[in-house]
Amino acid sequence: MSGISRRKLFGLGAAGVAAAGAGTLAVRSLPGEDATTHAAATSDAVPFYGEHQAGIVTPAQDRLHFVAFDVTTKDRAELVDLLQSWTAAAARMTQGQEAGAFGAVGGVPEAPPDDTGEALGLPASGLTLTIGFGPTLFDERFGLAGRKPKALADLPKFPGDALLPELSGGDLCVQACAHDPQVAVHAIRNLARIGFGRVSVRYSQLGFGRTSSTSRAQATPRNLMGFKDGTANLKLEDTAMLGDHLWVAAEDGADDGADDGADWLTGGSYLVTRKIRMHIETWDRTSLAEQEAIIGRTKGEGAAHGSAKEFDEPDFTRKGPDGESLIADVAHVRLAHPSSHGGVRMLRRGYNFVDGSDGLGRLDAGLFFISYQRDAHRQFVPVQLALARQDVLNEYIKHVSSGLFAVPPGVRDAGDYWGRALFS
Ligand SMILES: C=CC1=C(C)c2cc3[nH]c(cc4nc(cc5[nH]c(cc1n2)c(C)c5CCC(=O)O)C(CCC(=O)O)=C4C)c(C)c3C=C
Ligand SMILES: [Fe+2]
Repeated sequence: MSGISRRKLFGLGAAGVAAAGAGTLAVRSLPGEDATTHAAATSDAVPFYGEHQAGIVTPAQDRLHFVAFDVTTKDRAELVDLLQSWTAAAARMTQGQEAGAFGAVGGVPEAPPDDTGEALGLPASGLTLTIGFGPTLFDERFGLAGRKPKALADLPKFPGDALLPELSGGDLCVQACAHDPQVAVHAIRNLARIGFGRVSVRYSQLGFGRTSSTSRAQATPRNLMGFKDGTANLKLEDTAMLGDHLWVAAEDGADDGADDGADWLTGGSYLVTRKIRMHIETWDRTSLAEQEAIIGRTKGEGAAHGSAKEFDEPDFTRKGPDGESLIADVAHVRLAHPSSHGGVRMLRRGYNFVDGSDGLGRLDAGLFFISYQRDAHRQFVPVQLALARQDVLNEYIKHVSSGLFAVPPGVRDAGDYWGRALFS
């Protein structure tokens, strides 16, 4: 820990810290349900069609398979055809069906099957498939440069970033979330199979143990540092705030710089991914008091220092008997809190990962951070800048991958496809 941050943190004082002390197989959508309606049982299907894509405010499922693709074709018509084929397969797979009409064993023996088969017999498992378009998709290849939203400008480089280019960026991404890892992997594998010759996988990431709750009906899960993560998240029940902070709004023609010709994104959002490696072994040798001071919340209850319960609003003005703030100036929750950034919020939807070990006796583990917001440059960037500059947590983490994607609105019906408004 650096001198300055340790001083600020330990200004908190130990006394201050202590004082703070069975569903069915393939369930089809019912009338009135859309992609913002949610599965009741973990085996059920989440509706695919709707105003917004599923997989954003959908209560976070247990498992993730995230993939970024490079588009290898230079032909716009081939790209559109791919998006149409992917949409049809996604509509089927999210409802617990095989990727294609013939399936793993129903086609002619001479041809490769139109489903790979490893999800045969498995229910829909809450599968959602959410697509995003990266900044590089809007280069000269597909005639999309004039339709690139201003807010899809590259993220800045943050202090301490150790990004690996081969694990960052991508023309397209698909986030697959499900309660069964085999179902999530099957979905991404089949999209990659369908895309053969038109896209290639740039990188992919498996995740387990969601690190955020996105609904008040969900208990707050824990990240690999052992802390409840997602307490102060935006939740699907916060309908008014979702309009303010999550969904891209229709252009209103006002001369306020907000309209940028990207009307195709109305009802969509922006997705940020950051693969954050944790130095878990160092964290595990850190005292409980120091861990709690770094986060600004207790490890057991998840309450902000000075508060009793997890969902009590943090009081950043409270001081301990030593006159120091109970929540340190450099505590993670103070630096990330909306009150430190003019009220901006984001919807976090990340997952734990363990990619084996690193050959040096350490776990290759951490957080695959995912956030959705209306404008990443106004929401994610200021928060991450503050964290990158001051967060004491930085001594235990390293950002190794980054992505920014425009997430189009939902697919309305079987005649629609992912990104139609962008290409028409
Ligand atoms: C730039 C955005 C954020 C990154 C990157 C980030 C990394 C990160 N966070 C934790 C653990 C916790 N974060 C918590 C709260 C929290 N974090 C962010 C943003 C980023 N975190 C926000 C906006 C908030 C909410 C702040 C608030 O409104 O109070 C918490 C506390 C519980 C909670 O509210 O979720 C924990 C714990 C880790 C370990 C991590 C990188 C590995
Ligand atoms: Fe955080």
